Amino acid sequence: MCFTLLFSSLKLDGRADGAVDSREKLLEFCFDYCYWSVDPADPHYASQEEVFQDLGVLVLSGASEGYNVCLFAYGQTGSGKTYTMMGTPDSIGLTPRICQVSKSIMIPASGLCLHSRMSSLCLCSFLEIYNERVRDLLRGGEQKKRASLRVREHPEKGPYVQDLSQHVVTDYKQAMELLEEGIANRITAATHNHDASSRSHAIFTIQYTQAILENNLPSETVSKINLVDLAGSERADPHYCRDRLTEGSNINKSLVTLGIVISALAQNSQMSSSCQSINSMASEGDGSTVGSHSSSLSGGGGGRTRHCFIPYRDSVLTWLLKDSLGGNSKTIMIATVSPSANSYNETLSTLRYAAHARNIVNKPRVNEDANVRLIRELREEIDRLKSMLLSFEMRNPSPSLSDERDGNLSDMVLQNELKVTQGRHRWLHLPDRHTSP
Ligand SMILES: Nc1ncnc2c1ncn2[C@@H]1O[C@H](COP(=O)(O)OP(=O)(O)OP(=O)(O)O)[C@@H](O)[C@H]1O
Repeated sequence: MCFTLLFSSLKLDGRADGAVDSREKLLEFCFDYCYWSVDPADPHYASQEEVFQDLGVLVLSGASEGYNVCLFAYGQTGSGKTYTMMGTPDSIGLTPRICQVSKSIMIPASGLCLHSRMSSLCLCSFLEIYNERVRDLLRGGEQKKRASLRVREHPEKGPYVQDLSQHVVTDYKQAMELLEEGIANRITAATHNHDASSRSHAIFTIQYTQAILENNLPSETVSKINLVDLAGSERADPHYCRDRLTEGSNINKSLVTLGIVISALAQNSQMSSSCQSINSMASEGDGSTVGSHSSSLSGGGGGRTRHCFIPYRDSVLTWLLKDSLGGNSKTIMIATVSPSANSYNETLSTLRYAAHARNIVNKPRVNEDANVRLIRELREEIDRLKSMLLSFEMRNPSPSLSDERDGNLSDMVLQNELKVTQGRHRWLHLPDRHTSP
């Protein structure tokens, strides 16, 4: 997982009622990118464009290759998560920029060349998790907007939200309208640090389906981009009203679970990598083969490696982000921190959180439609059999010798062609080919 540190301009002057923490201690954290966006006059000031050029482009290139990609912002309340993910009208953030550029990078015009055709579909959805309930931010009608949706798990495609509305988007304007509608529906409230604090976790999802027919061989990839703006972590204040305290404890519950999930995943990843290096050292030492290397991995030199249980289901947030956190996704975490001295504890906790996240090793893979892959593989097999048939006929011109072998190969070709036709028929007529599981 990639870890990005972003310093925001918030509360640089400190809070009048808070004691400034002046402890001097050197702590080191590693990160992949670091941005200073405190003062626009500063020569090192990082603009939204600069952040997009690094992170947004990574997101888009991953998705165009057929990978799932997740980008999420974590940090104390008021530290700039929403500013980074959504931005302001004058300074748009990562999500609108990704929508803006995605059209040109990912959806080239149909009809690539004589032997290839391409079509693509882009679907957007926007949800929030508020008090451990999922709400659709793009559903019309007051009643529907308030209804909470169920999270379910598909055996292959993983967790998803049942009945979440998905919207076909063909241009940037439509994507922006959806984004604005969702942001307006999101729950915010005033807290000590921030007048319009997001009280929910918001997930904007773009699902791209790219179908290519090249030399009569089909391929279809489906990639999902999850753009997550988390609610801010904040200590409970007894002066808050009951609703705010309930919100706060639910926000904390999901962020604590997120922390536990991240630590457990990081521990498992580290365990796997140290196991691997011990085994590779052992195999280098005794000159063992690749086969013995892989078997000693699972055996662990006598003792089996025990992986931690990952409590994804302990909160809706971690359940929904299961794949993004430790599975089939390329994931970037942005940690937003304030340089103010009285944010010392929150900053330290955010950095520790992110340092754990950076140790997680995900297993992203290109998401190709299984049916389409089968069609392509069968076609390749047909071509192989046909060329075998041809070379056999050329080597054995006498019809009596080649008849039996010829018949077998021709049967195989016919059977495979039949499978291709059936597969194509199923693929073309699947009703939910472009929707959630
Ligand atoms: N780098 C920045 N440059 C200019 N303004 C910023 C920057 N970062 C944050 N702000 C401003 O600071 C305020 C708080 O930022 P933001 O809403 O992004 O915080 P947040 O981390 O999402 O807070 P919460 O968790 O409470 O929702 C906003 O008015 C935002 O526009």
